[in-house]
Amino acid sequence: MTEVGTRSEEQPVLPMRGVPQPRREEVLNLPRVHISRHPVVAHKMTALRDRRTPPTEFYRLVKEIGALLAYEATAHLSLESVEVETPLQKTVGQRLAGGIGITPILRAGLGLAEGFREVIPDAQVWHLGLRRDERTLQAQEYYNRLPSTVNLQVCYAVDPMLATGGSAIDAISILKQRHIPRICYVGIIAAPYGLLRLSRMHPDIDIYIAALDESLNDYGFILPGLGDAGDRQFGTF
Ligand SMILES: O=P(O)(O)OC[C@H]1O[C@H](OP(=O)(O)OP(=O)(O)O)[C@H](O)[C@@H]1O
Ligand SMILES: O=c1cc[nH]c(=O)[nH]1
Ligand SMILES: [Mg+2]
Repeated sequence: MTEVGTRSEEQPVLPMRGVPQPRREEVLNLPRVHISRHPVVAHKMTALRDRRTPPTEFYRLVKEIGALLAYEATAHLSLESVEVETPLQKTVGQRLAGGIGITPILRAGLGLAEGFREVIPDAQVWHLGLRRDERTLQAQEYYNRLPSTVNLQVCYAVDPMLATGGSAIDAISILKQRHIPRICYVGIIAAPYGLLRLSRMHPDIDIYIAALDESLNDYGFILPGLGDAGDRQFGTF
């Protein structure tokens, strides 16, 4: 009989072994998927991927890429006219019509959310904690501070890594229960497998990413990827 904690129980599981995955070229032109073409994003991505980049710099890069992606993802926000008085005369200006929400998927989404807040400082932040079980790759909800009253034109769910897509799919489903008019997902790196799943499960959302990588390894990590985005931001290796 095998006892709890003996070696056979600690055998590594390989949840993605043998699972068919789409090739990168097959998901390059999915509707409503926006892959950044910004050279500054591409430049920062290289430093982010580098295994020698320490947590403080990694976190700073996630924030900076978050701000650049926020600039791209907010390009189509609705505006309304508003009167403004300059020191010289009255004129008509514009302001964002309705509130903006940011949902960082904890933990790794926190750096991205900070980057978004540099661009939209008065956005509401709705924290959502999801943890991916390493053996099953299923996301488990452990924290939810979504307000019950909603007055937003859009909410951005932000998380650097879209691997199997399980966490993103669940996060969007949870946000949809709040009846927000528009929901977007913003990530840094996506695997073709997770991108296709998210896009099929939630075809009504826009997806913004900085890079589309090659595949998932047997453990469900993105290749070439950057490793564990949560651990690399917060130094918990
Ligand atoms: O697409 P999926 O297969 O669901 O994997 C992606 C999820 O895994 C990571 O979070 P993790 O569970 O490691 O939590 P952390 O942010 O606390 O490190 C990542 O930040 C995503 O939330
Ligand atoms: O490659 C991956 C996959 C999931 N979560 C990460 O942080 N990195
Ligand atoms: Mg993690």
